[in-house]
Amino acid sequence: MRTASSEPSSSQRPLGPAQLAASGAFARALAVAARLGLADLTATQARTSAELAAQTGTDPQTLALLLRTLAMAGVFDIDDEGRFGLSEAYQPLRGDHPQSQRHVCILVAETYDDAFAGLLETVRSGRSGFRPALGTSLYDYLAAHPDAEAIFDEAMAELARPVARAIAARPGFAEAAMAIDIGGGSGAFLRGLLDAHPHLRGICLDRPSVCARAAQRAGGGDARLEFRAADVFSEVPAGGDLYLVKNVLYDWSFDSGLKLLTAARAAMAQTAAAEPGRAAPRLLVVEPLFERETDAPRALFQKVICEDGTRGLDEAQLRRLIEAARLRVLGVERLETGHSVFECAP
Ligand SMILES: C[S@@+](CC[C@H](N)C(=O)[O-])C[C@H]1O[C@@H](n2cnc3c(N)ncnc32)[C@H](O)[C@@H]1O
Repeated sequence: MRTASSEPSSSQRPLGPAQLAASGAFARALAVAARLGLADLTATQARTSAELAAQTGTDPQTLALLLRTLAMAGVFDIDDEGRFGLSEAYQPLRGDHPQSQRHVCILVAETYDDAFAGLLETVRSGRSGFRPALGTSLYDYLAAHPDAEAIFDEAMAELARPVARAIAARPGFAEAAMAIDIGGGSGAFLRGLLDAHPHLRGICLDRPSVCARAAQRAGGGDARLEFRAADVFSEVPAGGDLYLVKNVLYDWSFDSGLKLLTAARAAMAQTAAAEPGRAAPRLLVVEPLFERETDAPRALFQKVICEDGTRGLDEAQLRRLIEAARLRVLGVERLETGHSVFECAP
């Protein structure tokens, strides 16, 4: 028999079936709030729904419902005058927050949620749900939808900045002149390393549309950071002292990961052979590992969104992948961001 002390508090009580079924609507509401910039408008000053409707050019009645819905989820506090202020817990929804997750929220609640229409297919077949839901693979979909791709790149940048700070604090940068980030997105990770190490130059390799947008945003104003379009499964250039692979391998099957690491290894070997006196290049593989039962939602997520055969890697699997590409693991370190860093050499 349950005693009073073992009674779950309301915050521990599981959602009822209909509440859980409605959680997708809350997610979409959050994404709309993020798109409208409601967090930034209410961060320092609480505002009425009418004021916010005027500022965002939205329907006042409907916006009031959206704000109340999100207040129920804890996004906004409502004061005695009925004004909405951004709650403490949701400060990262602001675009200007140092750990902003504004674009992460839009990406997850829009494109990834659209892909979750393929979840039943994934559960039945074990294959990716992205293609059944959206007709193509994630990156081909993004290439065909510039708005979604811009959100994706910004989301990756938001997630990359804290990791860049943690990696930049590691030793080993003084000896490196050129860092090459393989699948580096819009360059936020590399940018963080370059800011911390002013002698360092970088090349960010990614798909053509991503590089074109990132270069355009930089406006040609950064001589130290080059965006270079490349298919990273076969084209990794020589000339780097430090090669980087961050949040990439966990998106792909073993075979695709092997191709990418083999291309990286070839580039490193070519660099070493071209200049025998030069310090051997190093590769840093920086990935979030999947090791606990509570990683199940993330692993399910990977299976739905990413390539067939993706399931999230634990330390032993990632080590096996790296060693299959004939790279040696020199050490493994856990960052406070939850990522693991595998330092590797050919
Ligand atoms: C999950 S994101 C990670 C981005 C970045 N490394 C970070 O951590 O912020 C994976 C990246 O791989 C890039 N990518 C996917 N397929 C690629 C390919 N064939 N060649 C080059 N880049 C690719 C995507 O465009 C995307 O930027």
